[in-house]
Amino acid sequence: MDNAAPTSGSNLRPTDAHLPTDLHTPLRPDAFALSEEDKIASITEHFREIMQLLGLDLTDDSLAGTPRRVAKMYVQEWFRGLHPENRPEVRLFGNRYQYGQMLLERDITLFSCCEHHFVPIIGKAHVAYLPGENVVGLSKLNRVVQYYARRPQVQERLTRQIAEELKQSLHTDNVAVLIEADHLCVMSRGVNDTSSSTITAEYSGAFETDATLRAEFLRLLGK
Ligand SMILES: Nc1nc2c(ncn2[C@@H]2O[C@H](COP(=O)(O)OP(=O)(O)OP(=O)(O)O)[C@@H](O)[C@H]2O)c(=O)[nH]1
Ligand SMILES: [Zn+2]
Repeated sequence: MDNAAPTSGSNLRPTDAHLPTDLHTPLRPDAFALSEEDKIASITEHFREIMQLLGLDLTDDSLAGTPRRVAKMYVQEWFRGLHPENRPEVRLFGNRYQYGQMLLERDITLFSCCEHHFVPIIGKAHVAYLPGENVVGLSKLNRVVQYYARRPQVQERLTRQIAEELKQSLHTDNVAVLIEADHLCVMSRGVNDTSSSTITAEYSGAFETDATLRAEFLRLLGK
């Protein structure tokens, strides 16, 4: 990797260049020097080695394909949100119906990965905004959540990345994001607590300054 010649994707705008620096997911400058297929091939070899070090017999026909399965899962599914090409395009429509109240998209399925232990974070994201001149296609809110979730993450940064992306794409500061999630690193190892969960929230614009609006957001969520 260190000596890899930049090939496909080397002229891409870096991931998160549009976000404030403190919200960047830490990436190497050569993050996209390898093509997707070369990355999968290399991760396959490394994962094969991990399995062999664990003592597993990779000639077993159930295990033989696992290294490549894991490599494809990492690059194409779990961590697809690292690649700037997968950033969703958020198209706006004119607010012809003059809808002026909060729009809340609740219970967005959230599947992420703890960057400390590489095990799942599973939960729900709730996002709201106050429409002005424009409204957004609902599914784009889910897509923004998914893009930032599909990376190694900590929940605090994920929450703020989603809020910042929505502020920029919707051209408004009036945005709220609340995430409730279970961390498998807390549930299945270490402290082994299967009942605790983690809630994070980011309020900006009117959601930060107007306590009534924020209370309405939380009331709609049953909080
Ligand atoms: N703030 C924050 N911490 C997280 C998140 N996901 C996991 N962690 C924590 O990251 C910390 C890593 O701490 P370490 O002490 O280095 O790791 P560890 O020895 O495995 O810690 P234990 O989990 O307590 O066994 C743990 O306390 C995790 O619970 C997250 O999204 N946000
Ligand atoms: Zn963890």
